Amino acid sequence: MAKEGTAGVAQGDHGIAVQDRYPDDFAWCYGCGRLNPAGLHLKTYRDGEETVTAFRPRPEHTAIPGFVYGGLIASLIDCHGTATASLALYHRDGHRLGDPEPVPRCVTASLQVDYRRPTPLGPELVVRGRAVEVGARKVVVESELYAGGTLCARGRMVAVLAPPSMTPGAPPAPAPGT
Ligand SMILES: CCCCCCCCCCCC(=O)SCCNC(=O)CCNC(=O)[C@H](O)C(C)(C)COP(=O)(O)OP(=O)(O)OC[C@H]1O[C@@H](n2cnc3c(N)ncnc32)[C@H](O)[C@@H]1OP(=O)(O)O
Repeated sequence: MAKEGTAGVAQGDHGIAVQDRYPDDFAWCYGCGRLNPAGLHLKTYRDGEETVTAFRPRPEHTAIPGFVYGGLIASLIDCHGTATASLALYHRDGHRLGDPEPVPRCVTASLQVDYRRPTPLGPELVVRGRAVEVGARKVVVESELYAGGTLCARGRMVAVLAPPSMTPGAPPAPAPGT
């Protein structure tokens, strides 16, 4: 049974976050890397057929006084989206969070954010997402960001399984078109 996290966010899979199960080499992302001491440490949980995360912006995340900087909103949608995509590939391959196999790492190929309303600085922000297309390496994720229950932004992204060339120490990938 899911337990409740911050803002009543249900944490399925025994409270294990997707980001807790990335391999160490892929756990340094500013938005969601658990090993980045200066990062935002976003955590994505399964909640039924969806995923959910919560984050409370700090005063330095101001756009204009009282409202959240849009780049932060994009970061939350971005990192929650890549985690949602990674979880979709993990599930497709027959795994569940808690299995010993690490969760595969997806990176952002494209990201669209629609800012529907100004996002107030103060309440915890909640992002809910879902994989709407799951291919061999490509996953399309849709998501919504809420502040105090009000929809403030929508996201749509294409995430792609990180190629071997992104592993630290790997030889550089050839430039596109070469
Ligand atoms: C130190 C390590 C850190 C790595 C870990 C970093 C984790 C950070 C996570 C947080 C999010 C980020 O900030 S990530 C950082 C920002 N993103 C990046 O730097 C990524 C830069 N781009 C790339 O490296 C590349 O373009 C990739 C990996 C995304 C895709 O290249 P590829 O591996 O050669 O794959 P490719 O064959 O081109 O595409 C695979 C499938 O995705 C589709 N696809 C590809 N790009 C797009 C696109 N822009 N829009 C729509 N669809 C696309 C293709 O049509 C294809 O679909 P189909 O034919 O299969 O249907």
